[in-house]
Amino acid sequence: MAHSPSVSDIQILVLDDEPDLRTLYELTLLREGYQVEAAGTVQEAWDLLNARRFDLVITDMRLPDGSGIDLLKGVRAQQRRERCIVITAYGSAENAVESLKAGAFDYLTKPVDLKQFRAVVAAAARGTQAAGAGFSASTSAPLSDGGSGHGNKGEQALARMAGDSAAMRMVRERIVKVARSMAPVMVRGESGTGKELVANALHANSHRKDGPWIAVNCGAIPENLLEAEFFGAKKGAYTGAAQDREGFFQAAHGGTLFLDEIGDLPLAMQAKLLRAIQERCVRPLGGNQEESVDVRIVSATHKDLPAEVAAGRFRQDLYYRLNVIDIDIPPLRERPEDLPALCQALLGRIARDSGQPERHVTASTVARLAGLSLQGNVRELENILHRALALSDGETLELSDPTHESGSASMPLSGHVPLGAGTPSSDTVSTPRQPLPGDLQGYLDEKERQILVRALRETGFNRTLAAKLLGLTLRQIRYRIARLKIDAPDMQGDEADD
Ligand SMILES: Nc1ncnc2c1ncn2[C@@H]1O[C@H](COP(=O)(O)OP(=O)(O)OP(=O)(O)O)[C@@H](O)[C@H]1O
Repeated sequence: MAHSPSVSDIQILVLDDEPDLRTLYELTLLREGYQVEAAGTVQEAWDLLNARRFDLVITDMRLPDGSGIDLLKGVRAQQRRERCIVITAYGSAENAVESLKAGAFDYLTKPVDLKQFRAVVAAAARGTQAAGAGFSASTSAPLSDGGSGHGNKGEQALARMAGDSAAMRMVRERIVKVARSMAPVMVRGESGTGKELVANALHANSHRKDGPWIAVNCGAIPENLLEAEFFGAKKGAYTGAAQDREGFFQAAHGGTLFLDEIGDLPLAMQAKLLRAIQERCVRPLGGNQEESVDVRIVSATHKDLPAEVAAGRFRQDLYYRLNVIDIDIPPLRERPEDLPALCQALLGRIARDSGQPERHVTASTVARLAGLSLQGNVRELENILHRALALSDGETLELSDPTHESGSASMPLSGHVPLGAGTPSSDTVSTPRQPLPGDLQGYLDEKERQILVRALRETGFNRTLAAKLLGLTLRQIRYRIARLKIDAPDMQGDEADD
């Protein structure tokens, strides 16, 4: 599906000290139609680079007079336009990660698979062509400002992230620094800390900002649909596939694919995802042709992935692929100084969305909020404010002491107005004085939420047990938890899958 580039203008420099390998790479590239020069030492490579410009440099890691990383750093330091692909020894994941951090477009592991080699080179070449002449093909971090082409979208996305704590300032700086790299980013943080906002700001500050932004909650897709959802499906590939449909990868072509809750992907799907990322192509379910795709992957998780790797639940090779650059968002309780700005931003948003006048938070309200544990982080804060706004009138927003459970794990603070006045919380619907719900779906969602929260509480937030109690499978309950955006303290019972 990707347009095939006209390759004859692409100039590639190959650097390897082993003559056989050098020749193999050279021939492979010449056969594809590229223009190729080869060098056997770092010095020879610099002689060629100083004499002219290339589009791509493909370099071995270990060379007689230096390392591929040094060459890469030199190219970046001089702000040259060449994109670099580094070839690393088998098993040296650190080198691979280091090269991506230093600004490599991608890496290949020895023994080099020629199919993969061609795919990575094609992807790198595509990028240089799309960017056109004069494009500084910097896949590296340095970014002074957005430049004329990176103005508003990026800044707006950053501005959506309220909070001026040192931690949030660092998060914003890091986003700007790494946004323009091609390197995969993993955003880590507890549920509700704003991982999706961060991922979206990365997209909005990248060269891909005008391309698609596709956000996927990996934990919410039924396992039997994962492959079709990710890679697409041809008509008739499965019951109900009445026509060809594209997957997330195709939909994100030229843009960013955000894989939320990546730690929830089953192992079988992890293997397929790794292959798609490495080979930069996908095969739709029921199809017999591969489609090349150009996506930047940003993933997120609230899980401790190294521990998942150690426990054999997450593939180490995929972890290294995804976790080249990380951004950590601290939980809200560690940055209480963000509360005033967050409250104001969230209240403004809620008021705008619901067409209500904007309210102001008082210092005492902020102090009371700061006293809550806010396990569900910003999302929990948002829920509390939402509810308080719905239940109070007047210009300021006051929260009263929590007197009883609000019925949501995300809302420990219920306010003093009876719950039935805002959101049906019990069987109030059958009471004659209560109006029928004006929004049946919202009402049912609230009911479902209450039942799920109760089951989760009664099982110590063990999803497997809660699912059993309710006659659901683990996947079903996870789907419902994600759909209703229920936040809860670290949930367990997630190890088994069905
Ligand atoms: N710094 C912030 N400023 C304003 N709103 C925020 C901020 N952080 C989070 N939010 C809001 O809080 C809610 C939760 O954020 P988001 O969905 O990005 O969290 P998350 O970490 O991806 O959650 P999960 O792990 O549950 O998917 C969203 O409505 C988001 O807009």
